[in-house]
Amino acid sequence: MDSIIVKGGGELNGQIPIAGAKNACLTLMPATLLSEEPLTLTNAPRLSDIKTMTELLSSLGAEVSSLQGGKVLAMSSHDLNNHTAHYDIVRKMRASNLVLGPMLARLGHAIVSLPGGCAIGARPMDLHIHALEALGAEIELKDGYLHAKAPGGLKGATHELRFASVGATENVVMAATLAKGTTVLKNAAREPEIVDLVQCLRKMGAQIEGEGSSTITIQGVDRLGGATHQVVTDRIELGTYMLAPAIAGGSVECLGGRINLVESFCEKLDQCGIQVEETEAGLKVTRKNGRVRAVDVVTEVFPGFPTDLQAQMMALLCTAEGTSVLEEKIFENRFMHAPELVRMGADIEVHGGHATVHGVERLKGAPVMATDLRASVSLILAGLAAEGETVVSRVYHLDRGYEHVVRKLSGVGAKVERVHLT
Ligand SMILES: CC(=O)N[C@H]1[C@@H](OP(=O)(O)OP(=O)(O)OC[C@H]2O[C@@H](n3ccc(=O)[nH]c3=O)[C@H](O)[C@@H]2O)O[C@H](CO)[C@@H](O)[C@@H]1O
Ligand SMILES: C=C(OP(=O)(O)O)C(=O)O
Repeated sequence: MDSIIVKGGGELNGQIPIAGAKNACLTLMPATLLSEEPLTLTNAPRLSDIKTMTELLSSLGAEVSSLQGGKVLAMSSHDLNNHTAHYDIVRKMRASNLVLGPMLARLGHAIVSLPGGCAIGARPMDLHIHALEALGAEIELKDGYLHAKAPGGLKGATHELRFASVGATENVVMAATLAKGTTVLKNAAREPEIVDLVQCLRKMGAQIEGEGSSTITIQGVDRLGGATHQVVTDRIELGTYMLAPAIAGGSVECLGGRINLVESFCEKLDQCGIQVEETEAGLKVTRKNGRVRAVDVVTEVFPGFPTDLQAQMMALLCTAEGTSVLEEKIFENRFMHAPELVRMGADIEVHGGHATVHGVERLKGAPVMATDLRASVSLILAGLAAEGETVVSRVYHLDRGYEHVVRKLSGVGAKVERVHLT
């Protein structure tokens, strides 16, 4: 199993290119199931999750070709010959559930394994199910699989989500593009990845309005065509690399970054005393001498502070001057990085959905274990400024969401290497 070794200490300076968004690509790929014509995605990230989605779509009969070293995905779903998304693939990744809406809309039936819970929380599917039922689907849970059908086709309806779930919004928007009549989805999620999905669906011929607001209106059409679409910048990878100089010191320009993707996060960096500047090519982050200031952070749906940056922000706050409270409001079990950071000398108490971080002057390198994707990278970030060597094990989690992490961090002067330890 691979580990990442970080030798902390030096400042970081230079540029880091930011990839296309994992979470956008994982919803854009299943959109291919809605059409017989080809869908091509450019600026795709090179990640294991993208391979898993490729495997899943291929198992359903779609053709997915990875071109230009994986940066371009050329997909075609002319002949779908299977309507079952098997447990063996779905269990690897929550986002597999995003084939449900498109298959139901295109084929009138779908059998999709329940993705199940994962380390960060229970993550049920009730919001997806209720919303698709509102469009006329009949859904039953049998033997761990959701059996969904819409014998008379899906019909547009007005539905309000109990919570602005990203995945449920994506599933419903995709399903509604081919439903008869108008669907009005209220309390829809507003994340940039949803805006990106809608922009792609519109290129395919869908009639949708309101993306980026909490009411999305979809006028169903008979069929969708093909399109070429560029995946939006990964705001979570962006925020992660913006934290690297914030933690280690120095100045790093994140190429492709835009303020509107990370506004609430930048407000917190500003309160900590970290400077963020918009440049022609992206966002430049600079940390001057001295300790950062403590801040309180509450994770919220977009445009609030993203839960997917909470672990990385905690890594910064471990060495801040003063006490910070982080409140996690999206997932019920997303502080698993805290005990690992404590192994590095951090002073953190977790009580339910709150973590209180008393800033210490310096962290010390230690052997630590990655428990999930964002926890993994938070430990690498913490290691950048820690005294001595940090060895992060179980880094396969990292491969789900960060391409070339060692290359990107080494490129700005970090001492990071990946090793295979037996
Ligand atoms: C592939 C992808 O895009 N993943 C992102 C997506 O996950 P995902 O789409 O799974 O996140 P949701 O917005 O659906 O989940 C948010 C909360 O709603 C709950 N919930 C969700 C669905 C449901 O039917 N019932 C229910 O109770 C979840 O358990 C969680 O507590 O948005 C999350 C929140 O920004 C991010 O952390 C993930 O990185
Ligand atoms: C939680 C995440 O991903 P997923 O929804 O795919 O588990 C994430 O990207 O941080």
